[in-house]
Amino acid sequence: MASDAPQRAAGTLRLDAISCRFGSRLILDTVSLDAPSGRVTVLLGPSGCGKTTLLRIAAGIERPSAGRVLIDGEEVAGPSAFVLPEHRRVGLMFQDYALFPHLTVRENVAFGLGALPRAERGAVAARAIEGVGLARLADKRPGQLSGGEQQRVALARALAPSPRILLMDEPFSNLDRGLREDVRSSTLDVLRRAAITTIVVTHDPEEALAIGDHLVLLGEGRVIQAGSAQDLYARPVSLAAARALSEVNAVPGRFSNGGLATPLGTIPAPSAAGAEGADGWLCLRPEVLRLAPAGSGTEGRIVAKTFRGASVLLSVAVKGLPSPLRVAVEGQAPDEGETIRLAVADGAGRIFVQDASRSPAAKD
Ligand SMILES: Nc1ncnc2c1ncn2[C@@H]1O[C@H](COP(=O)(O)OP(=O)(O)OP(=O)(O)O)[C@@H](O)[C@H]1O
Repeated sequence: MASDAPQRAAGTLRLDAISCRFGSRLILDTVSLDAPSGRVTVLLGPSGCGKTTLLRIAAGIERPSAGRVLIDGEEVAGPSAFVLPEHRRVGLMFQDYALFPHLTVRENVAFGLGALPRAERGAVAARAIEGVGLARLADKRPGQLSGGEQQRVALARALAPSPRILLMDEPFSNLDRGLREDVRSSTLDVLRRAAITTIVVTHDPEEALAIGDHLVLLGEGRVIQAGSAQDLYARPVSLAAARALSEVNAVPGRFSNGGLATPLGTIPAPSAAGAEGADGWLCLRPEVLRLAPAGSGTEGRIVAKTFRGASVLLSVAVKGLPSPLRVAVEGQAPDEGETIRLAVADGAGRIFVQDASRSPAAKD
């Protein structure tokens, strides 16, 4: 399995202005992305936004209506070429693993090695199986393995032919919550060792942040934002982008005199955050809202209280805000119906975005 990968450069994948129509529906609208070589790129977006379709286009299972796919600089789909999936040197791993139940682990992994001389297949499959730590289970059938082990067989099978690019569609979604994190981190170990250019599709923001070197946020068939996980978390381009990565409280306001004037007071904002007089949002991740001592902060009333184990989640109604703020409190928390005071702490969880649709120029 990809044992020779560290010696040669990892593959490159470029999607250039890909559009895809099914009948009259535009599913993908001029989507472009460059997957960094040897790294993990995550396609994140809600169900139905076109992630799987994009992956299928990269693999060659689906043809784009417009745009080009380039692997190692060669056009494999586009106006001048269409290379069949089996000739793209792309590995695919499906959500349900698609293992053959009647074949052993060894036979499943060797299945995709038809291009190799028969004598080599066994050794290459054995290396791939060893690479995912399953050597002792090589003669078992999928039905005799746990979900996590089956996932590793699928990974070994996808990597065995030493593809240039690995495409994974929701590779962890079939696993129990408890198992998912372990399998995720062992998968990442294998991918890093193989140094293979990988694209992973997920709808789970926590997973995207945990595994992605590069994140591409998709919404309704378009790229909303692309960058590192840290970038997207700290500097979302819109309220939708902020919400795609984690829960946020969205507080409306207007940029004025170096700050955003909101019902929680005027919060100092960097000058690039929004033009003077423009409408915007203060996006607050729950960790930056705190209970404040009497005489400081903004008054609010607790309208709901949910126990979450290590913390308590309070829903706090604040005058001037259309919906309650959600505030995570550790330790002793006040009760429903009580009046409290809230403060906005400094920190990365405090984000400003200008909102063109709410700015005065965009109104009637
Ligand atoms: N072959 C097809 N013919 C017609 N419509 C299709 C076809 N394949 C996908 N679609 C539609 O395209 C849209 C995007 O589907 P896609 O599977 O790419 O989304 P997704 O983001 O991967 O969603 P999920 O996370 O639910 O898998 C959906 O509305 C889907 O019904």
